[in-house]
Parts: sequence; C-alpha cells; structure tokens
Amino acid sequence: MSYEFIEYPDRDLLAIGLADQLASDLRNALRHEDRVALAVPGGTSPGPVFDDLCAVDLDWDRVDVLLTDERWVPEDSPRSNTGLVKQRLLVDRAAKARYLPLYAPKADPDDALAELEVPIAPVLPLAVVLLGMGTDLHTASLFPGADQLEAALAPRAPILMAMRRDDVPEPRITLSARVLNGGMRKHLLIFGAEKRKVLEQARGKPAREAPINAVLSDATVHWAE
Ligand SMILES: O=C(O)C(O)[C@@H](O)[C@H](O)[C@H](O)COP(=O)(O)O
Repeated sequence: MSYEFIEYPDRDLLAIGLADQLASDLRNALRHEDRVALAVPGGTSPGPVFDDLCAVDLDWDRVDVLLTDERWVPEDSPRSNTGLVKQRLLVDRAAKARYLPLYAPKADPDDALAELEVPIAPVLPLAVVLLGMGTDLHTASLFPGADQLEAALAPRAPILMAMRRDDVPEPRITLSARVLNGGMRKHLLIFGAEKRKVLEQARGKPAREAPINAVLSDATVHWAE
C-alpha cells in the first residue's frame, strides 16, 4: 500500500494546505471535464478545511459535491453531515456548486438507495475524494464488523450501501469502497497521535479488519497533532 504522508505543524496550517490542494485538484480536473465531482466526509475534522475551501475562486458551478457517507438523520439534526456541508462548504463562492444528497426522508435507508444513486452514477468517477477515518480504521461508513461491510468492499459493489453496526447510533449510508477508491485524487484527513499510530499499525491488514486500506492506494494522508 503506497500513500504519501504529509505532516503539518498544526491544524490551522493543515486546513489551509489541504484546502489549497483540493482546489488545485479541482481546477486541474475542470480543465479536462465539463463537470467534476468532489466527495467529502462528515464528522468533526473537516469543518476548518471547508471554511477555507468555500472561499476559493474556481468554477464552482461545474462542481458536484456529495458526501462520502451520511448518518440516517434529518438535515436539521446536529448529527447530519448534510447540515455540516451546507453550513460550512456550500457557502461563499462554493454556494454555486450542485449538491447531490445522500439522505431522503424515509425511515429505512435501503428504501432510498435506488433514487439517491440516480444523480450520482453519471458523475463517476469522482474527481476528488476527501476522506476521514476513525480510530477503529473505518472510513466513510465502512465500519469493521458492520452488517454489510463485505458487500461494500466487493469489486462489483453498488454505488451506495446502507450500513449498520450495533454500537453506531443510527443507520448509515455510504459510498462503496470501489467508488471511493476509484477517485482520481484521494486525500485522507486525520488529526492526533492515536489516528497516526493506528494508521501505521493497519499496514498489511485485510480491508475487512482495516477498511481504510481499501481506499488508500496512491492517496495523500494529511496529518497534524
Ligand atoms: O459521518 C462520519 O462520521 C464520517 O464521514 C466518518 O467516516 C468520519 O470521517 C470519521 O468517523 C472521522 O470522524 P472525525 O473527523 O469526527 O474523527
């Protein structure tokens, strides 16, 4: 597994440097394509990156933004990744981007997969993918031990899958590993010594134990304490 590892002096400098890199990847992709897709994670880490990226001058009206995964909660829930993206990324210049949702107001995510996939299929492969990671080595909602992990890691997995694990508070919906890994440029954002350590220890582990390994090849890892 080969990936590049960039260490930043602090989290603010990481946010600036990573936003700059994402902007440059998007500009490069826009030189060759009419429209390009950017997938981003939710969770607590990416907010400051979004704050910098949203102000960048590029052809946002040709960019499709989607989440790598979503918690199955309404948009006004504090746990909604959509809420985060709408408040911190799809503002300022980036307000012109088109948002492709990973949530629909249905009780069961399995009942929404087909309709949510319709606008996503034509924008693949993803031009730029930003990923987060948990200390259990999950990325997006590809959790070790989740009910559908094996299917989501399969080479012919569907675009979207619902995912559940008993200790995860709500059902999730996630892009499958092949869609995430198929991104033309991939970046992983991690903060803190613990995540750095577990990522190093994950080397060589099978993806069912370390799902992050399914999406890391040729990625760039961005780390700060
Ligand atoms: O909805 C989510 O939670 C995610 O997209 C998830 O994969 C996240 O990126 C990691 O859990 C890291 O989360 P933190 O940045 O909060 O540590």
